[in-house]
Amino acid sequence: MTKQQLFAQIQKKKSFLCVGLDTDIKKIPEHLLEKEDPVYAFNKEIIDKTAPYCVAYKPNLAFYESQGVTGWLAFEKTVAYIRQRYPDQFVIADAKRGDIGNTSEMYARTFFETARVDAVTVAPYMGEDSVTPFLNYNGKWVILLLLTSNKGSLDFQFVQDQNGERLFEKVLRRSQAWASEDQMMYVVGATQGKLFEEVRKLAPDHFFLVPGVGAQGGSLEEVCRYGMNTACGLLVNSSRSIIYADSTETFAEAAGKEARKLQVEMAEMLERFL
Ligand SMILES: O=c1ccn([C@@H]2O[C@H](COP(=O)(O)O)[C@@H](O)[C@H]2O)c(=O)[nH]1
Repeated sequence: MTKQQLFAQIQKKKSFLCVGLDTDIKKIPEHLLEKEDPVYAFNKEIIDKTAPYCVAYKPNLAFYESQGVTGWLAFEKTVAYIRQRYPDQFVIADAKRGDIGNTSEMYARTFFETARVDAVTVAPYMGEDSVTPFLNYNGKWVILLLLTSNKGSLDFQFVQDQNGERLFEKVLRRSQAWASEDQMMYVVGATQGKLFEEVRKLAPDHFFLVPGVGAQGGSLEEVCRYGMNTACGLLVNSSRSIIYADSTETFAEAAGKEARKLQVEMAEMLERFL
């Protein structure tokens, strides 16, 4: 999917919501545990009820890989289900990969050829040759971890060099030479608030994947005020607050309602800030 196609979906749906499929077998409603693949059964219902209100899905690989082969199959089936039923949705594998070149090539093959997602999250710590193998796929995206939403983001991401340049600024400046804004996005946590203004100045045209709205308490208004650009430039993720809105048989309806609430807020933000 191109940047223009993604923006077209955002305009059509008046939404830049990404639903996070962080499906924990221990948290899914009991009645689904009788199914052959409970995680997949849960995801399908969540997807059917939230698809009208979002433009992207983000399965986080930790939740699938923790279940071994069964979990990986649930992940692949979930991606295939979205592809088949909702082909306009942007699918992100939140895998946070990156390694020496030949290993990154295998990661890229895993996510872009085997699982056929649109984008994969990549850690920049190992540098350019750990990222470029993911960029050899036309129409596929790298989403580089830049300013994360957690407390630990303070440990390294703000460390300054002798010229006062902070690590996240260095990552942003250097990585923009590796790919254009048609192939690279950045993770910027919603909890970073006003810093969006600075990051947006340094990357005016890139999309940001923004986790941290919902369970982590980030402000959607602040993200939009400081982070939106003329093509929206934001994919805001929420996982737990949507998929675990209710733990009974009506879980999917409740997820749909939460997604709809966020979509309504997003429509208002697009009116105000686009
Ligand atoms: O900086 C980051 C990078 C990734 N994440 C991931 O996003 C979701 C957030 O889930 P919530 O339940 O909405 O808090 C989850 O998969 C994280 O691993 C992040 O939160 N922050």
